[in-house]
Parts: sequence; C-alpha cells; structure tokens
Amino acid sequence: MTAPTPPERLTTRTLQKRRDKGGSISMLTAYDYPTAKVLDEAGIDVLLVGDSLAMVVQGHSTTLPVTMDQMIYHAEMVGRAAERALVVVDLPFPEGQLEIGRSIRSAARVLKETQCHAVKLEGGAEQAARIDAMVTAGIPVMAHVGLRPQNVNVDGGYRVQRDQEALVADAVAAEQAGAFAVLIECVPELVTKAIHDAIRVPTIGIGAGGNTTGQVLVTHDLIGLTAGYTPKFVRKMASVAEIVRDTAASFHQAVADGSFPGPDETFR
Ligand SMILES: Nc1nc(=O)c2c([nH]1)NC[C@@H]1CN(c3ccc(C(=O)N[C@@H](CCC(=O)O)C(=O)O)cc3)CN21
Ligand SMILES: CC(C)C(=O)C(=O)O
Ligand SMILES: [Mg+2]
Repeated sequence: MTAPTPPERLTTRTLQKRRDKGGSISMLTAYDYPTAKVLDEAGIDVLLVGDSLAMVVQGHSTTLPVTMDQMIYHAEMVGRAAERALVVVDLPFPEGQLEIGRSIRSAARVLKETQCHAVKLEGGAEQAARIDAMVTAGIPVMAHVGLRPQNVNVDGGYRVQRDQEALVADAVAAEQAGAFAVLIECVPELVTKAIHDAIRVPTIGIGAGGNTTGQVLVTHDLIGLTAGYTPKFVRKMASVAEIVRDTAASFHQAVADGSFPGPDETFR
C-alpha cells in the first residue's frame, strides 16, 4: 500500500502559464482550516487570506481594524490546510503604507511563520518602489488596483473606479516592479480589458467583468453566509446561513423535546 500522492502545488509560474495558454484562474477567500481544506479539495487555484476578514469574520464595517498578528494567525490555519492551492495573504492597513522596510519585515513574517506563499498589496504606480523591494527580497507580490478598500476614508465609500488612464498606469507600474499578478476590483468591463491588454501577467477580477484571466469572490458572499450587504458583483450560489440556522433550530428543538441524545448517542 502506498499513500495517496498529494496534488501538485500551484506556483506563480502556473498562474502565468494559465494566462499564456488562455486558461483561467479561480480564487476565493479563506480564513480558517476547515474552509481552506474544502476549497482546496474543490480545486480552487488560489486561496486569499483577505483583510476582508475584518468585515466578514470580525464584524467590523471596514477592513482597517485587522492587525498583522491577526492576519498571521489566520494565515497559519489556511497555510496548514492547503495542499494544492497557492495561498496569498493580504498585507493589512497600514503595513503597506509605512516604510518599505516595515512592509518587507511584515511580508517576510508571512513566509517565515506560515505555510503561505505570497502577499497582496493594495496600490499600483505609487507602490512600485515597494513592490520592487519586496520582490528583490524574495517575496512574491500580487498587486491590487481599482477599488482599494484600505482607502475607504479617502474615497468616501466603496466606489466603482473608472479612470482608465490612471488604472492602466497602476497595472503597468506594478508589472514592471515585478508583481506576479494584478487583482482588479470594481472597474467597468471595458476599462478592465484595457488594463488586461496593457500587461502580460495574469489578471484576477472582482466586480471587474469577464475580461480577466481569473475571478475572485469572498467565499462567505458566494455561499450565502454573510450578515450584511452583499455587493452587486456577487453570485450567491448557496444559502449556507439558512442551512446553519435551520440545523441549529432543529438541535434546539431536539434538546427541548428530549429526543437528543438518543440511545445511539449515549454511553452505557
Ligand atoms: N463581504 C465582502 N465582500 C466583498 O466583496 C468585499 C468585502 N466584504 N470587504 C472588502 C471589500 C469591499 N468591497 C466592496 C464593498 C462594497 C461595494 C459596493 O457597495 N459597491 C456598489 C457600487 C458602488 C458604486 O456604484 O460606485 C454596488 O452596488 O455593488 C463594492 C465592493 C469588496 N470587498
Ligand atoms: C476582496 C478581495 C480581493 C480582498 O482583497 C479581500 O478579501 O480582502
Ligand atoms: Mg483585501
């Protein structure tokens, strides 16, 4: 008997080959071990330990409160679970805004202390020197252009980004600085096409239409396990909150009427 061979790990080179050969890339957020395990088994290519966990898991109204230590805690769980997926971790506010040395130190913690593989950094042209320094230090960087949730207080909300010239310049600068991929958030589809056509590295969109190499969503939005508002670009493919609510109500009822525990659930 031989142990089953683990699936081959995806790398940044795999993602580049997907773009070069006209393939696609699927990416979903994961914040914990069992969820990451299931998404990895389902064949999701990239798992993102997103700073959206501040909103989705911690219940905050923006992504700003989550700390680097908390991101590491979640990255440990997801990195431990993923066998095939490439795992990317968001640099939380303001690790990507302070001195470049601090960004390198924080991103290096992801590679040293967790089994994750890369970091994501919000910003384009103004982040080029930082991306360059991080890649030089051996840290793979995914750039994130368009709507940048860490800028919510400057932008006055979460708004569709339409400035094609600036967005193309952001993506080109990120690519030239060495980013292995560019994530595009909340951009009209024709602007996305212009961005995609201006660079050669893979693009991954959220609310950016179909003209990208890959697509990413927040898993809790996809499976219907969110408490609050879900953006227009979400496809809710399941209603997990309903399943959990109904199951918990059944347990409550079974305890109340004495049918749980039954004979098979009891030691003698
Ligand atoms: N649960 C969740 N899903 C996400 O996709 C997500 C997060 N949280 N947190 C971090 C960011 C914030 N995101 C958001 C949040 C709101 C809109 C939003 O309200 N969009 C409006 C369009 C606004 C406009 O017209 O300019 C919409 O109608 O969808 C978009 C992206 C995406 N990210
Ligand atoms: C929405 C995605 C792209 C993200 O950055 C996050 O989940 O934090
Ligand atoms: Mg994020």
